[in-house]
Amino acid sequence: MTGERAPMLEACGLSKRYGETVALSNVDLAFQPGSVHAILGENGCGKSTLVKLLSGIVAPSSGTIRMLGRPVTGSNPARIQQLGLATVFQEVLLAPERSVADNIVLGTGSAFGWRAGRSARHRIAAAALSRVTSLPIDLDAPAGSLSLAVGQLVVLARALVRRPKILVLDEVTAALDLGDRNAVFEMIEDHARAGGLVLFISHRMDEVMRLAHRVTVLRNGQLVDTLETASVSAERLLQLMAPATARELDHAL
Ligand SMILES: Nc1ncnc2c1ncn2[C@@H]1O[C@H](COP(=O)(O)OP(=O)(O)OP(=O)(O)O)[C@@H](O)[C@H]1O
Repeated sequence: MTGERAPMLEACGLSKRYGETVALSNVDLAFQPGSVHAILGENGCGKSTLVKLLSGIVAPSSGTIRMLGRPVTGSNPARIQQLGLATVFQEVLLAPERSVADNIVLGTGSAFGWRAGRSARHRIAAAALSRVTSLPIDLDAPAGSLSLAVGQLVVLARALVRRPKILVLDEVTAALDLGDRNAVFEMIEDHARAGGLVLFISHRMDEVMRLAHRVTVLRNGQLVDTLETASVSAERLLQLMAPATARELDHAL
């Protein structure tokens, strides 16, 4: 990652309430181009809420979001996607009757070949898949017949086919074996090297320490800190995520 540039994505005073529950409270964040930025926190700290807000899936109760220099607060997911942000969730959502190739190009419009012939669709799908796996995947197989891991790779390929500038990956490695996990890590590193932004949500500290340039810790819906990964230990991050648990662990050792 090079020095500070204009942020690719920015949240300012972002809050989300669900009735009495404050899922996210007054969060300020700036995500730099050419970087992998991890979001860490215990269950219920607000990670998914942040992802949903940035992706346009839910609207904030207050605060603003800017993407690539434009205000996008309240924009719907289709608009956010069109502007260059793709989100991949842990849940694998595919059209089960459609082929792998169709699922990858689905909804991309004529520019990427949805209206193109079968061989063009295959070429596009194969190129996207090759960025996340070296497994030979049958492009004609119905998506409903895929294992969870292969389904996750297909969903990742579907995000890449749109050539997003910003990739938001929410716990996408959970179902993957080591080989595919490494291929996905390479794709993430390539994306950042090419000047893109990857927002990486994972509860796996080893992945965060390996991949992320910066890490933001959330606790109880609040931003605790944003740190350079190179200058912070996993132990310190654990302490920031859950001070009580870290103290208990310390006593137990
Ligand atoms: N639709 C909703 N309605 C009511 N409360 C919600 C809703 N979505 C999230 N919450 C609450 O907001 C808080 C933050 O939830 P969120 O899912 O963002 O956390 P998280 O860090 O992603 O957790 P996990 O790792 O378990 O997915 C939690 O207390 C959760 O119960």
